[in-house]
Amino acid sequence: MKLDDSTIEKKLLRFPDWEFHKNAIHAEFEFDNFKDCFSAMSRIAFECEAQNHHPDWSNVYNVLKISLSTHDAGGVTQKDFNLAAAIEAIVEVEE
Ligand SMILES: C[C@H](O)[C@H](O)[C@H]1CNC2=NC(N)=NC(=O)C2=N1
Repeated sequence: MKLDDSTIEKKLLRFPDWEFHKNAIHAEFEFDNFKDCFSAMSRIAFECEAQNHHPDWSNVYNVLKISLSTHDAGGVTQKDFNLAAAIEAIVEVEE
């Protein structure tokens, strides 16, 4: 179920790396180099499969940009926050 804007902003207080706009939550992570970045992306990919929830993302060298929304629901849902939490746990170690 799509969350309303105020619920999203409230939840985001626990996710300082993330911001809400254009119906999705977004974060940008910078690593030391491409290898570390791609290693984090591989770990995230396994987590996405486990959660059956997938990011819109892009990578340029050591920078990873991630947008999360639930396409089926047409906005941000709890699934996006669950994936964001898993991404944070991975990136904390790698970044
Ligand atoms: C069939 C399967 O459950 C869906 O296609 C899943 C897969 N991953 C997904 N990921 C995202 N971000 N949104 C979805 O609506 C979505 N749907």
